[in-house]
Amino acid sequence: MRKLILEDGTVMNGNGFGSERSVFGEIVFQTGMTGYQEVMSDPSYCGQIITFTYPLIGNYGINRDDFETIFPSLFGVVVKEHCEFPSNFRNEESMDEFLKARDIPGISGVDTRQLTKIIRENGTMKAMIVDESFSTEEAVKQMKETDLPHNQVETVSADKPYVIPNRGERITIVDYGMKNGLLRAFTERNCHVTVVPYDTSADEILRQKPDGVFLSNGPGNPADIPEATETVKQLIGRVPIFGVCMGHQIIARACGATTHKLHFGHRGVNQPVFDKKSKRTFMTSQNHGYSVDDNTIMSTELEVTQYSLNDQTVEGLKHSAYPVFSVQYHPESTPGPEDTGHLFEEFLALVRKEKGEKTNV
Ligand SMILES: NC(=O)CC[C@H](N)C(=O)O
Repeated sequence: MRKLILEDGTVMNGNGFGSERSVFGEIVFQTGMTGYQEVMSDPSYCGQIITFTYPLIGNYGINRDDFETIFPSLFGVVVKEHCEFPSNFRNEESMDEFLKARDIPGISGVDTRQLTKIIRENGTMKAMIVDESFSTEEAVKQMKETDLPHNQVETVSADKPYVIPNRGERITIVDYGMKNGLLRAFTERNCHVTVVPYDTSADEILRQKPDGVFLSNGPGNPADIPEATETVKQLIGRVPIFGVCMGHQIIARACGATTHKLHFGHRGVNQPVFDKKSKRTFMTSQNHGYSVDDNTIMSTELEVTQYSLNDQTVEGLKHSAYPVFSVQYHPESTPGPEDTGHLFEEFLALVRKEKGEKTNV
């Protein structure tokens, strides 16, 4: 038997699976009914313990194709029930085997519905998965005294630049903790992709003569990587830029807006987003705990293009003078609906237009 202890003193008992390690992280909830493999391997969850709200997780197993990164960086998993005997033609191993191999602890048999209600009311908070014998008072004391990690981007960003050659547009991706799905979105459109670490300078990025720069997703607080904001500040107006999730937050900060932490974040695959121009609603895949402050956009050169229909927070931004735009969600849709994949086409059209204008001069 193991137990999940929250910072507010809540204790929930369950059975351990995956690694037998104790763990300390930030507890969040994810509402997707499917896509657990992509979620568990998304580097944006680095430092977090994920509660899956769907009651049965793992029924189609873990396959070799759907990883968003090879080495997952989430800290723990909480489920009502995990499937021990998955069934699917692509199944390679069970969730238990996968989590054991990657040394990530899980706890099952938890009333995830009640737990989600607690997180919704009290907000995301620190939590521990420990053995039953571990003192609750001691765990709460330790959690109160210990800060959550602040170096997640550094942990998951590429160490060195690398190139995936092709004949199409030259796109440089700044890697804050990129998901493979994003890489796929560019390679399947024949782009020549250069991936650079999060702290690469603007001069170095421009030396590669990119046709466009893409700013990836990534874990943690955008305020923890001021160097990335500085770089983007210098890139705006010199090259077309598209940012998603962390990239979106960094563009906002680079233009003078601020970001704040949401009470419990958006994590799921059916998050409705309203597009102001087309007056259409898109279903989107999301995973974020921070958000751009709407009231700080007015004093920048940005405009809000899209917002969340759940809580009216900013979901899309566009620069009024330069080819720069961003969304808070995941248009590569792994996992999730494919409503917004066209944004990659829009970015590449913008890139081609800029290139055309430049070569015509
Ligand atoms: N998926 C992301 O890139 C998330 C961005 C940021 N880490 C947040 O939680 O808001």
